[in-house]
Amino acid sequence: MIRIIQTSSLYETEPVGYQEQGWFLNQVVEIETTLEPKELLSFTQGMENKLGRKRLIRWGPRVIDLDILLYGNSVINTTALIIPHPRMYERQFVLVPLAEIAPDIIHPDGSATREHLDALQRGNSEKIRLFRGDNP
Ligand SMILES: Nc1ncnc2c1ncn2[C@@H]1O[C@H](COP(=O)(O)OP(=O)(O)OP(=O)(O)O)[C@@H](O)[C@H]1O
Ligand SMILES: Nc1nc2c(c(=O)[nH]1)N=C(CO)CN2
Repeated sequence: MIRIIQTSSLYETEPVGYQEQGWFLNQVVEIETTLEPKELLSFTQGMENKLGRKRLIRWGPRVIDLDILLYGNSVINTTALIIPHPRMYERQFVLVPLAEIAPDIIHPDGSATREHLDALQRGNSEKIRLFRGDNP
């Protein structure tokens, strides 16, 4: 069972890592699930494959990318799955939408989302803006 609890707005975000591509649309979703972390990863990977995701360039353009950011307060460090997501604290395209739906949740390191975002924004100027669709 996977049930959607909250969805953030969509954000248009400047590509991070590989610049020669268009901007991304990013969103963070809170779900409730009976799936174990590994089962959830199999599910999200199945969805990516179904939607035609092809891995061509690392950090390059893709149809869809579903990452598991957090799983409750769990810390997981296996080869297939690392939680919290290993790069989430460096990415405004993750922390801005996460802060919209869950500013006060405490992460496994003891800090709140808002604190992580403040720390990141002190040094990072990745461009990100609310996506308003085709009809501004
Ligand atoms: N928390 C996680 N969520 C999703 N995948 C993860 C996670 N931790 C480890 N992985 C592993 O990362 C592998 C590569 O994922 P993927 O190809 O989507 O990387 P990417 O999206 O290009 O880059 P990034 O991981 O920086 O977002 C997956 O096969 C998966 O096993
Ligand atoms: N703006 C943006 N840049 C990225 C993104 C992403 O989701 N948004 N994902 C990446 C690999 O996961 C690499 N770079």
